[in-house]
Amino acid sequence: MIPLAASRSLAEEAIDRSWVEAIARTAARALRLELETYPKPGLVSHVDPGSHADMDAGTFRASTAAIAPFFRDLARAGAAGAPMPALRRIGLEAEAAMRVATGGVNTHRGAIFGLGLLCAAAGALPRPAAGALGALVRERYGAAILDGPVLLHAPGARARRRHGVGGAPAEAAAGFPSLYRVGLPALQRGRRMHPGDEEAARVEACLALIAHVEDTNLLHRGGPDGFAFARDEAARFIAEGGVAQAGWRRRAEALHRAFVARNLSPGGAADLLAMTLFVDAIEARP
Ligand SMILES: CC(C)(COP(=O)(O)OP(=O)(O)OC[C@H]1O[C@@H](n2cnc3c(N)ncnc32)[C@H](O)[C@@H]1O)[C@@H](O)C(=O)NCCC(=O)NCCS
Ligand SMILES: Nc1ncnc2c1ncn2[C@@H]1O[C@H](COP(=O)(O)OP(=O)(O)OP(=O)(O)O)[C@@H](O)[C@H]1O
Repeated sequence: MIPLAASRSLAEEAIDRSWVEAIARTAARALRLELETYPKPGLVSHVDPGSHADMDAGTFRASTAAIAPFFRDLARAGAAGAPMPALRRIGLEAEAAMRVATGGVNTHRGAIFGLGLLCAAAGALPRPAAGALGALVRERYGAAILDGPVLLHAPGARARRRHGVGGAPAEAAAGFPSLYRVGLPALQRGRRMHPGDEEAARVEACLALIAHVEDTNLLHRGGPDGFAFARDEAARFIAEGGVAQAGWRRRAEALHRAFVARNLSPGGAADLLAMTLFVDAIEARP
C-alpha cells in the first residue's frame, strides 16, 4: 500500500504534469488561431501568404508542430525556477527545430521568445490571476533579457540599433505592456461587437496591435516610411470603428492588399496576437 504522504505527492505530480501539458497545448493552439485569422495586413494566414515569398500556412503548421514540445520544456523549467540562460538554451533548441521543419525559414522566432517566456511564467504559477504572467516575466527575467547576448545580424537587432526602438526584448522585459494594454482590451471589445465571431475579435486585436507596437519587422522591411504607413492605416481602421464598422472585412482586406503591395509584414504584432490569445485562455478574468 502507498503511504498517504507518498500518494498525495503522486497526485500533486499528476496535477503538475497536466498543467504543463495544458500550457503547451494552449500555446500551440494560440499559434494555430493566429494563423487562422484573416484578414491580417501583410501576414501569412490560411488564405494566402501575404507579403511572404518563402512561407505559407503549411510552413507555419509544420513549424508549430515542431516547436510545441519545447513549450512543455519551458513550462517545466519555469516551474523549477530556472534562470534566463536555461530558458535561452531551450529557446535556441526550439529555433533549431523550427528551421529543420521549415527548411531554414524564420516562421516563429519572435513567437518562440515571447510565448516561451509566458509558458515559463505559467509553469511557475498554477491558476494565474489577471496580469500575473507578464508581471512574473518582468520581475524574474526582465533584467536578464535586457542584459542578454545580442545576435548582431538578426534583422530585428539591426532595426533596433538603426531606429532606436526596443523591439521584442524591450516588450518582454517590461512584462508585455502591449499585450495587456492593447491586445487583450481589443480582443474583448471585438467580442462585444461580434458575439460568437472569434475571428472578428482577433482581427480587432491584430489591427490595434499594429497601430501601437514598435515592430522591428515593419522597420526592417519598410524603413521609417513603411513603419509609419502601417501604424497610421491600422490606427485609422480602429479609430473609424474597427470591426464594428459596416464593411469592416472589405476594409481590412483592402489594407491587407496595401501592405502586400509595399512588402510590409507586422510580424511582431502577429506574435503579440498569439501571446494575447494564450494569456486570454490561461489567466483568470479580471
Ligand atoms: C530576443 C529575440 C527575439 C531577438 O530579437 P531581435 O530583435 O534581436 O531580432 P530577431 O530578428 O531575431 O527577432 C525579432 C522578432 O520579434 C518580433 N517582434 C518585432 N518587434 C516586436 C515588438 N515590438 N514586440 C514583440 N515582438 C516583436 C518579430 O517576430 C521579429 O521577427 C530572439 O531572437 C533571441 O534572442 N532568441 C534567443 C532565445 C531566447 O532568449 N529565448 C528565451 C526563452 S524562449
Ligand atoms: N502570421 C505571420 N505572418 C508573418 N510573420 C509572422 C506571422 N506570425 C508571426 N510572424 C513573425 O514574423 C517573423 C518573420 O518575419 P520575416 O519574414 O520578416 O523574417 P526575418 O527573418 O525577420 O527577415 P527576412 O526573412 O526578411 O530576412 C517571425 O519571427 C515570426 O515570429
